[in-house]
Amino acid sequence: YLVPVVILIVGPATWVEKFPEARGTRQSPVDIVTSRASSGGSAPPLVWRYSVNHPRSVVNPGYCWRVDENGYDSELRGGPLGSDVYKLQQWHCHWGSVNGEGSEHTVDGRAFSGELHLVHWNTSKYNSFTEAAGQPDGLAVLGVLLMVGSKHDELDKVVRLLPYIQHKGDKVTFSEPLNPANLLPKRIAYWTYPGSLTTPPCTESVTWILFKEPVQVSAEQVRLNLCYYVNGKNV
Ligand SMILES: NS(=O)(=O)c1cc(F)cc(F)c1
Ligand SMILES: [Zn+2]
Repeated sequence: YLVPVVILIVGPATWVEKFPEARGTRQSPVDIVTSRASSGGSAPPLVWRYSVNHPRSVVNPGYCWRVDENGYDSELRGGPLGSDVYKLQQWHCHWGSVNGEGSEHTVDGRAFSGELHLVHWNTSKYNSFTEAAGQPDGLAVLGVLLMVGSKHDELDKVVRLLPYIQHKGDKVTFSEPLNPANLLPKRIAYWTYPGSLTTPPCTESVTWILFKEPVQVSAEQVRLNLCYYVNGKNV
């Protein structure tokens, strides 16, 4: 008596069918093998400036949450970005279904509880985020590894709004001053590599800049994200 086995493959294994880019040569995320990282040499310093007092929207895109900058001014330049200036478009997070396994990048095989992505696009060369997202030098994403520790006050300005965007497509706008620079670690040492969007369409248009130092968030902040994420209310 053969039990019919249905193997439902949803996720990276099927992305290749719909998104040919996922078969590419510079796919993200990756495991950072620290012993194989070369030193930065004479790269110029990475410089950023964000506006603080403007209305932002927290959106439930169907996975985790996303904060849209609504076109307000900002700048990211230097480091591996050559002479181009990039602008913050949105920032979002990735949390796992189990604490401690939520990050996308791993470091020497180790995963972290979550990972914050600040997504910037190249305003020196392109006229819109959408256009830049299709170009090999179009996007620059700052990656921040999250670990459980003390409460993160700046991030809490978003976490406390999650109960109001429980379903996919929900959006809430807030004007409380918030400085995205406060989401970054104190030490700004980073790894960088040419990669891709980590979710479909997996376009190979991202210069990844992953900070070495994790940022601490409280267990309650992880739980709020997990319950928000795991209850499936947002998918
Ligand atoms: N997770 S990620 O930062 O690579 C990313 C950014 C983006 F703007 C769109 C995506 F689909 C994925
Ligand atoms: Zn991301």
